[in-house]
Amino acid sequence: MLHSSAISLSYSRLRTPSRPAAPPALAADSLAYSLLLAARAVAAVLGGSNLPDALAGHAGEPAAARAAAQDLAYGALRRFAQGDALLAALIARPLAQPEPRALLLCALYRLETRPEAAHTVVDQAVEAAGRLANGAFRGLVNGVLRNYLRRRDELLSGLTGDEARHWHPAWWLRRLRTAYPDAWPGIVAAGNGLPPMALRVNRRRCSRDDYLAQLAAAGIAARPTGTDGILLDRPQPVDALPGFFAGLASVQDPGAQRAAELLDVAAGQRVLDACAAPGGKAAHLLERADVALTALDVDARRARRIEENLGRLGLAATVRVADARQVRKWWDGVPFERILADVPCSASGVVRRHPDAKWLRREDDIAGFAATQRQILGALWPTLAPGGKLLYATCSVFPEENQEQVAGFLAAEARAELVAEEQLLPQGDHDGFYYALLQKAR
Ligand SMILES: C[S@@+](CC[C@H](N)C(=O)[O-])C[C@H]1O[C@@H](n2cnc3c(N)ncnc32)[C@H](O)[C@@H]1O
Repeated sequence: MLHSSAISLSYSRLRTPSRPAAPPALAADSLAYSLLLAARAVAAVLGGSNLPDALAGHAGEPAAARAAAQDLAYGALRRFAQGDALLAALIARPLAQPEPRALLLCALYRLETRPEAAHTVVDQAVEAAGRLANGAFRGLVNGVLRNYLRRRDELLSGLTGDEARHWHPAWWLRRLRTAYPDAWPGIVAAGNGLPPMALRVNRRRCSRDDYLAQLAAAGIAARPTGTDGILLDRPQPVDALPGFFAGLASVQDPGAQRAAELLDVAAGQRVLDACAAPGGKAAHLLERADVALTALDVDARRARRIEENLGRLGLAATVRVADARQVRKWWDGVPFERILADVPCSASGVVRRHPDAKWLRREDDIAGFAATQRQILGALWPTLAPGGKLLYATCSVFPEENQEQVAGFLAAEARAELVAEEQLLPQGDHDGFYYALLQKAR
């Protein structure tokens, strides 16, 4: 049993006996510095923040340190339950202090992905620990990581709990097994993997073939996917992408690109994107046809990103900050011919891009999301023109937010017909999305 083999590390025993009162500053290009940044971000997530917000605090840091910290924080959170189980086995008393705990989680992740540099990783983690709590955890960090290296195989093979083995919460795994008795291992494996980087070419500015040629000229290997998409062999910083700031392409998962493909917008239509921020799908709709688009989002800060993204791409929409459910506050009474309802959801289809979501959600959040989704769908339906189409979309794989939601709506709404339905499960090339295209009888 993993826990019975715990080595009792008393942290007072391991505390470094004498430390300089004011340790010299860490070099910004050191692993210790990135570990420290990552630990602070992971600790913030363990305290309830989402990871992008936690990492946004690093805006003033050098780009290389930010990138390294991001990789460490994402990696540590992807396998959080495994790291936590290892710490439970390695430390007799649970470590209550969030930053040292997060530092250990980040260091364990780095040890797994850079085993050849194990001793450097341990030394750098100890250096980083010197900047936390007046260095009180240096000895503990040193002892835990060295013990881990000594006992790695035994510890890893002793991980028997579902969460530690599959890197997902137990309730989440239960739901996946129930909904997908055969496919759940693939969903879990995809969720634990690294996401590919995919682009959407702005067809108003450049053809996909032209853009593929520009990528090839820049030495970036890529292949086409879907109607407007490109998959890169290896992720790139956006400033390495030809013409990115001139609006030639956007970063968007191929699964997300299905939305504009399914909604089949045509020039002249009045179109609503009711949950639009940061504007990825709205931009795709506008790239495909000259529509009059209203883009709503309830979150003012996120709504500003719609304007930024459309501006970069040379596109325009009427952007409004409003709750889609409060129709009287934002609707002028003229029906829409197309509506995209890309509703807030559990994000259970995109955990490889948002590994923090797995640990921030609670099981009863799913019923909460389902209730909000039901309200948004019900509120939007009267704004759809007869003969018009509404695309209900989530980035979830839980049926309660998808098929069950739409089945309930169809049962209650006699004028709604389901004309297309897709459940994309996350896999190599794309994330997990659900789409239901509903048409209103004339
Ligand atoms: C899945 S995201 C949308 C992603 C976006 N369609 C895209 O492709 O870039 C869901 C969005 O719904 C917004 N939202 C949540 N509740 C809302 C509501 N009641 N009314 C309008 N927007 C809402 C959130 O702020 C969030 O930006």
